[in-house]
Amino acid sequence: MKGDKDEHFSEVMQVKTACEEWGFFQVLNHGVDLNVLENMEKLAKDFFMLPLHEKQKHPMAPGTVQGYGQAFVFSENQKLDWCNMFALGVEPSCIRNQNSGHRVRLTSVSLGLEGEVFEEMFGEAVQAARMNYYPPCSRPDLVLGLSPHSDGSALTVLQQGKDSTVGLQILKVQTWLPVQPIQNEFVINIGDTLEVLTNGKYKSVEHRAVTHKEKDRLSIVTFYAPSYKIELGPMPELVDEKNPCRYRRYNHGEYNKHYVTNELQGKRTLDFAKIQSNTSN
Ligand SMILES: O=C(O)CCC(=O)C(=O)O
Ligand SMILES: [Fe+2]
Repeated sequence: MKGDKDEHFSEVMQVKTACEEWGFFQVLNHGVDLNVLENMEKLAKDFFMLPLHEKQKHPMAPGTVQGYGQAFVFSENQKLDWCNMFALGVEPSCIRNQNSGHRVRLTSVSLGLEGEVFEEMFGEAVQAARMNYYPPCSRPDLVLGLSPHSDGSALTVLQQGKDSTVGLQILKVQTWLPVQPIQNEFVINIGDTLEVLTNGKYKSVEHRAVTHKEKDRLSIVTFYAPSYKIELGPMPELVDEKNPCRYRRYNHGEYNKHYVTNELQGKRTLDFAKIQSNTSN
């Protein structure tokens, strides 16, 4: 029993360090059935290999990121990313949801809060999945797979396709660092919602995807976020004289709308919530 407790404590501490210093971590031995992951990957790959007219039967609806197409494109002058996307809502009962639930509980414990605090606050949590397919690109030096951005979610779970090349990069001290894919394991990152709730103690990290000259790449991304109905802002426990309130309260549905109707531009979307007198981070 003591062993279990020690293990749990060490896991919580690792999550705390990763969240404070990186905003990203990889989860090994996550317990999700590998068949489920393989099936998802196969379904996604099969979909992207369909002829264009078949894929276009499920077009991305304007002003949303749901369906097939390229999200976050708003002008003809915009430089396009080298990426095909297909996004959809996921049933709350989905097995991966349970996994995100576990991670979000660990995250709240690592902040010294009750494990269920975020889940209770989130109401009927939104779980959305996006599949990104990056075909080989003859000029990876000129074209990005996915422009720099932070995620609007609370937590994001990323699964990378089998034999994936390095594609994901995260920004750390103004340097883009590659995230080495580990087969069958998840990459988790903090999204804007957790940055706001923790009053900036945990930060959403800017990341992007690069392309490869010869190899294609698939990523399956699950965004775990609060219900669009809830109002949120920094948790009072994490605001004090030393850490004055950095973000205003807002409705998460409005934040989501703001997020999906703007270009991906680093962490610019979070300006929506920042209290302007305090924009140092
Ligand atoms: O493909 C990747 O590795 C990154 C995907 C991503 O950041 C996203 O879909 O938000
Ligand atoms: Fe992302």
